[in-house]
Amino acid sequence: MSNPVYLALDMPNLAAAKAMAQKVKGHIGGIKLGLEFFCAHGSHGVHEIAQIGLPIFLDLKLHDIPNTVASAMQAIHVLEPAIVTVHASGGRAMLEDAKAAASEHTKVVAVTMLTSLGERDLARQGIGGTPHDHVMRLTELAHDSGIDGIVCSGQEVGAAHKQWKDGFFVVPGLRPAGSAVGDQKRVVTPRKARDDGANVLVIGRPISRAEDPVQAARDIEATL
Ligand SMILES: O=c1ccn([C@@H]2O[C@H](COP(=O)(O)O)[C@@H](O)[C@H]2O)c(=O)[nH]1
Repeated sequence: MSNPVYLALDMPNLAAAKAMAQKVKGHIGGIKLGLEFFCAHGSHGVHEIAQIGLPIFLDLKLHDIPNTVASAMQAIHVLEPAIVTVHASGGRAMLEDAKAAASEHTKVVAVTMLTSLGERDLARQGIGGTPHDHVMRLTELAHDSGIDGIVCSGQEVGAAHKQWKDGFFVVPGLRPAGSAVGDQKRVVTPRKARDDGANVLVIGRPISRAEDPVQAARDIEATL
């Protein structure tokens, strides 16, 4: 089985990001580039990181009207990402059009509820129920729209997997036992997420901010 860990390269310096990816590349399965990286380095930065030879996950979390999201999807064909994110709350038409516009080699996955949010945050947004309820509602929407899968926390991935057997599940908010949680609220260990059905484990700071990132990546790999 290939390594499910995608390293989140959340750093503004391109040379530092490239050096980090080079260092740990033997212990990860892919690289996740998000807003911080894309706003700073754009397509050029993505091409630079792609030279390392690992699959690229573009975590752009697109969220706009269907026509705009579809146009953005077309614009990133040239970057050949393995995975791209959109927000499930953009609605069914947006999800359908995002999938239709994506390259056939790209998996389109919908962010259900950010792992940095908890039940009180939902209530403040006027959304009733638990994170579990909310993630399940958006999982159904994502499934019905014909996209490839969802992003959810490891606390919901088991239930989401039962609801959508052949879905593709991306799980961030992962913390090896004893590591700092930071701004994440719904966390589990990488092993638990994998056991519950995650296809991709997104891990950033527990590797990139570790004293020894290679050892941290190795330690996580050993738990899987
Ligand atoms: O719900 C979500 C969606 C995306 N992310 C992204 O994953 C990484 C997590 O980084 P850590 O340092 O391991 O916390 C980060 O790039 C987020 O943008 C998420 O955390 N939660």
